Amino acid sequence: MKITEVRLGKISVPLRVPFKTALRSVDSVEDVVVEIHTDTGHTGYGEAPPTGAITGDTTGAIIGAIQDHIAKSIIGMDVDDFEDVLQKVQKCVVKNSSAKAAVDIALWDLYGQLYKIPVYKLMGGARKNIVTDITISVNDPETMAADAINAIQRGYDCLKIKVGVNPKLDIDRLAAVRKAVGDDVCIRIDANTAWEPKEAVRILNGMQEKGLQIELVEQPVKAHDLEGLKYVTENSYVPVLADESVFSPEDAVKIMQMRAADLVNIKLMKCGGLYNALKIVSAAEVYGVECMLGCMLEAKISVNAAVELACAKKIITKIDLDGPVLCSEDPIIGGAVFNEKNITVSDEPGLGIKGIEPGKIQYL
Ligand SMILES: C[C@H](N)C(=O)N[C@@H](CCC(=O)O)C(=O)O
Ligand SMILES: [Mg+2]
Repeated sequence: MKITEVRLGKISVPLRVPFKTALRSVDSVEDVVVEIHTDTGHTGYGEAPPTGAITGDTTGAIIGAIQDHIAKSIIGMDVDDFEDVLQKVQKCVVKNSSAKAAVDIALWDLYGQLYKIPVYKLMGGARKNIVTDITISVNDPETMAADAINAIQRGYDCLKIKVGVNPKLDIDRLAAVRKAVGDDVCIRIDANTAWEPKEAVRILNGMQEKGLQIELVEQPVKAHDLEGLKYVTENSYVPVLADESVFSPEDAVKIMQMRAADLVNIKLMKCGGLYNALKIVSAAEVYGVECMLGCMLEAKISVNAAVELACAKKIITKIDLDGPVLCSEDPIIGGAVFNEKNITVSDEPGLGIKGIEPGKIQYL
């Protein structure tokens, strides 16, 4: 199965409501789609969003990295030389983790098709069903309480609440949400790097002293501030999950060795795809650190790949794969079934993606 062409396109999917975090505010998912074609007539699908505020990757940079470096390096290679092709993707250009992830995902899709096995079974095959949380954007406390009730009415029982814009409001935000949804709903929060370490401890312990039952906090402090992250981990009542601080497997090992966080959030767009995500999973298994499988604002091709990984590995105990359910439509045919919080992985070979709705992709 030789790679003959790497074709790129763009999709744009409106969100149900604007997505607002401490780092950015957007109204739509804008993704680069990758199709890898082979001499056997197979197509592998991949996808990457331009999450510049987190990864530094813009649409133009994703396209440029794939066209100028990655595609040139892998065209002509045989998918059956899988390790060689995957390593070529990682090594042919530095950084550019989203571009690498998009191509890596398409290659796993092809490798699964080659051996007629779903990707989650290739990687471990732990389970077929997972349950995701849903994200509530940061707003004023009343709006967030209303959005939380709406999410509960849609059937979600775990909410990921964004905080960190005007931190003075954060305890009031969580108090309003907890009051609105009651005690049985799981609430996790994500500060997206917004707080200083001492401020984080004050806010988090203030929340727990009010009985708000926060399950975990994601990335309370700046990405590079590992000492600050460790300070929060050691001094707050709320377990800490590292997100923006963990891109590569090396980052994950460092955080685990320092005990700078209690958990890590694996995202394919940060680590460059499934090849490196599996290394983070192995490190987590060795250190006994549970993982979240998360996503950026992405449509279903790349989130589908994350579903495959989450269904393969039991050390992944927290799921934040709500990209597709935040969208107002799903232009992707095939793959995992997203029925609100319940996600069922596809049993088709590879990723099970059949294509993109006609007219929804703009080829380059
Ligand atoms: C979409 C997901 N629930 C999420 O919040 N992901 C990121 C932010 C993604 C983005 O800005 O596109 C996170 O910080 O966990
Ligand atoms: Mg996060």
